[in-house]
Amino acid sequence: MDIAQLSEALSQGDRRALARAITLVESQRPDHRAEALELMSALPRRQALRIGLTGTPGVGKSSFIEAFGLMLTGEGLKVAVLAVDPSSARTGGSILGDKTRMERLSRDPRAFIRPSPSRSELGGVARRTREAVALCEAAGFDVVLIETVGVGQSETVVAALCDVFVLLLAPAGGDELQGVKRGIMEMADVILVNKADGALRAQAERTLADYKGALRLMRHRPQDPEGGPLALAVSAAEGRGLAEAWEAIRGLVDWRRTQGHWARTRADQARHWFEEELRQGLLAVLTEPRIRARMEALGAEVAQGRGAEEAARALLQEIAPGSPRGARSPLDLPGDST
Ligand SMILES: Nc1nc2c(ncn2[C@@H]2O[C@H](COP(=O)(O)OP(=O)(O)OP(=O)(O)O)[C@@H](O)[C@H]2O)c(=O)[nH]1
Repeated sequence: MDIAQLSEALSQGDRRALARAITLVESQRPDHRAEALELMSALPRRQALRIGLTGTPGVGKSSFIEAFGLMLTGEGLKVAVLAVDPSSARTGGSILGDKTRMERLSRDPRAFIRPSPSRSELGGVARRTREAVALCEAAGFDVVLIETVGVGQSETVVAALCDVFVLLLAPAGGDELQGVKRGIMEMADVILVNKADGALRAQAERTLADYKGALRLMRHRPQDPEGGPLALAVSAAEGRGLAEAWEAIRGLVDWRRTQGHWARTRADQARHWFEEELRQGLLAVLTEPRIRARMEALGAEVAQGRGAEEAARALLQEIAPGSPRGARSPLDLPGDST
């Protein structure tokens, strides 16, 4: 593959080049990985507004993204939509595989929609999504929407990738807070209660009041202006509240930029992903045949009575010479041989 050509086409905003580039970064083949790295370093550095969106199945994520995305493209903005989901989270593999999802947005020339690859694990999902976001930015998109169904750890991955994290909820019956995990509430920058229309409208407003109450009880985060995370009622079906939601997001972003939170968060995220890559790389070393063979051999010795920690340190010395060998930690038990 001609990487220079691909990079050039992509930076001109060519959507087919973008799709090909994402396919390349999704590939597990070592030669593709090398090309992907080459591509990533050849790209122009551009920044989009990255909006993460989470919500349980059925709250109306696709409807919201379609309506919200069309509103943004209507303002002349270029919008990319990426999905993050380990495929096990859904039946039928690919989350956006269903062609009817976001049908109008997918036909919009200012939009780009990329389904989640079928069969993916969270570790791979994180890197693939991070790179796909960077590719969309390089292709000149103004807004990148990253959608997750919020099962398992996927919302943590999305939160560590985006500038603004939106939690989408549906009107709840009674006074229960929909079993939304506290952790997700704490990650949310903006809470939107969808389906505030027709017979559900009053219920949506009550749900909104409940969440506002819950938010007031939460610890103030430094990255939030006075008053904390915003909560609004919207209707994806009728388009109600979408402009207000966009205004809230933009207001938050402007505030964070002037306060320095924006740059700091991006820098922290970059550091986080660097460390994550390092960790993954070290784990990958353990799967190399030579190292596996040494693990087997040392494992057999440990089974025969050799000290587990001492054997592990010996192997670590081989993998990374200079790693702590004799240094005793205060937790070492007396009699431990190091
Ligand atoms: N009344 C009302 N219904 C809505 C609204 N938005 C979505 N729905 C309905 O809610 C259901 C789920 O909508 P989707 O957009 O498919 O929701 P989703 O969260 O993407 O669902 P999954 O694809 O399963 O994750 C559909 O029947 C929609 O028609 C809304 O604003 N008002």
